Amino acid sequence: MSTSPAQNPADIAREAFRRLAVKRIAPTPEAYRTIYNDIAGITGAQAAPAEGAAAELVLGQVTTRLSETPGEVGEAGRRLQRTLKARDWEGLTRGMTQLLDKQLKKPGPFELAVLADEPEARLLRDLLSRTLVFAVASLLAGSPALAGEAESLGAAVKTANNESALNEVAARLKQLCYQIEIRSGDVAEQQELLLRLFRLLLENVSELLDDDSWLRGQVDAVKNLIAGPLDQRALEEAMRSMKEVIYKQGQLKHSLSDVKHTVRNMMMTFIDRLGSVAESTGDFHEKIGGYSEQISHAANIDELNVVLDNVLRDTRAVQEETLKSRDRMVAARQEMHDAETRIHTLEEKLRHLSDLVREDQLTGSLNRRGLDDVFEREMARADRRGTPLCIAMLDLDDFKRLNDTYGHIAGDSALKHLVQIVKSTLRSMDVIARFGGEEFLILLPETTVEAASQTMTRLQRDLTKHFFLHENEKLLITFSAGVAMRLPHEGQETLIKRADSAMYKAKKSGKNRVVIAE
Ligand SMILES: Nc1nc2c(ncn2[C@@H]2O[C@H](COP(=O)(O)OP(=O)(O)OP(=O)(O)O)[C@@H](O)[C@H]2O)c(=O)[nH]1
Repeated sequence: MSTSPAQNPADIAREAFRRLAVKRIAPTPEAYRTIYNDIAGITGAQAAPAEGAAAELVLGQVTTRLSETPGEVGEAGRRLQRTLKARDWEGLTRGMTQLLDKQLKKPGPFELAVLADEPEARLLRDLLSRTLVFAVASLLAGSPALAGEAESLGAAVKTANNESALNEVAARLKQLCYQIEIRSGDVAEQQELLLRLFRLLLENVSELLDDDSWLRGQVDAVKNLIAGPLDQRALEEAMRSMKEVIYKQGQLKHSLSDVKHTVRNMMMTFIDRLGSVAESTGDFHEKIGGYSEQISHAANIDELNVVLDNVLRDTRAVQEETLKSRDRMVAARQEMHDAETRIHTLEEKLRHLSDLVREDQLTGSLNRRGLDDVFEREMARADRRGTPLCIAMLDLDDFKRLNDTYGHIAGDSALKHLVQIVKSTLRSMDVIARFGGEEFLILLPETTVEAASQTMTRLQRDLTKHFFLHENEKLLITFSAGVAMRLPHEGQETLIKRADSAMYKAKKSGKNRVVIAE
């Protein structure tokens, strides 16, 4: 400490007492005066003879101040006050030494704060209490016992302002943490088991499908989704795709049972008809055999006439039966034809259904319907979380020329190639949808417009690196893009319009570039 004479007398007095205590000197007025003068830089000549009394006065002020302090220090101050009154200098020395010893142990700032019930301590306790009552308890909603303990601990923390109460809270907190650790292990294990079960189910569904079934693609997509790191988005996506699979399977089962029914009916009818033809021709053969016998034994023309009449009648009957059978056969063929047409219509319907689902059959990107779903979901998420949402409108450059030069099939493959590169370059949360013929729309959630623009430029670079191969010829495909960030509460239509005009500007200004929408 500085001993400058300009120091405040109260500070000098406090320092004098500290030194008396540290050096364990009895705080007699003489000793106090010597040290006081020493600190204040007062030489012998300057020291006033009445300073003994002044020192006592200062001692009185200090002990009074101490006695007014709350807690332990206040109590010690009151004891010192009494000792001073009794002019028990030794007692005063002991008391002050003890007090200083205790204070000089220098407890940590938190301990000090807790003991003195400082605002910082209250704030910390309040924060811990809120964390336990609001955050931890609500995270433990699935375990009412643990949630209850978190709430009760939260309340206990608020009132724990001495060491033993804090120790008790600490022990309970440790126990709670341990229980939470065990529980989260259980939850993770349960999740893993459920996922395994889901994978098994998917394997099973795959086994039942033909190799060329369009359902196989859907099932594979779900498998891929749950193979990666799981997040809410991936699970939602998997659920949606599974729903489609279930819906389509239902349709397929229905049409298949219809077809089976028709074919069974036709087989039955056919066998019936065959049976009756065989029956009537069999009878006829037998009868003809009998008539030839009668003819060989006929005695006169009259007898022959009777036999001939019978032959004619029976032949007519067989002829009629044959004609009827022919009619029935024609009807059966018509039924067969109708069934075929029905199967055809059902197949058409199924194709239409797959058009209605969210995937574009050629490229495997989403179709317009799928895009609408994702748009709705991402806009709601962006509003809820206050995160930016960007879109990019892509249009392949000079695609007509590619089609005209290399053919439509090459054009189709180029579209598939683009989607493949987009899917491998962008994050799993980004979504690509086919917007029109060679136009695609990419949704970039939680992305600023600068980042979205950079992403599109990176995609353009990647597209030049991974060129498109057509019959071993490397073809360079490029695109122009317009990027737009959704304004607060902006609708899908206007957002797309802005991205589209930006893309148009990119085309106008030379193609193979990215323009940010106004
Ligand atoms: N192969 C194939 N071509 C398609 C498909 N959908 C649209 N197209 C063709 O894409 C071409 C688009 O031509 P334009 O609109 O003139 O555009 P562009 O030739 O790319 O010219 P810019 O956009 O100005 O660079 C047309 O020839 C369409 O027939 C598709 O599914 N497959």
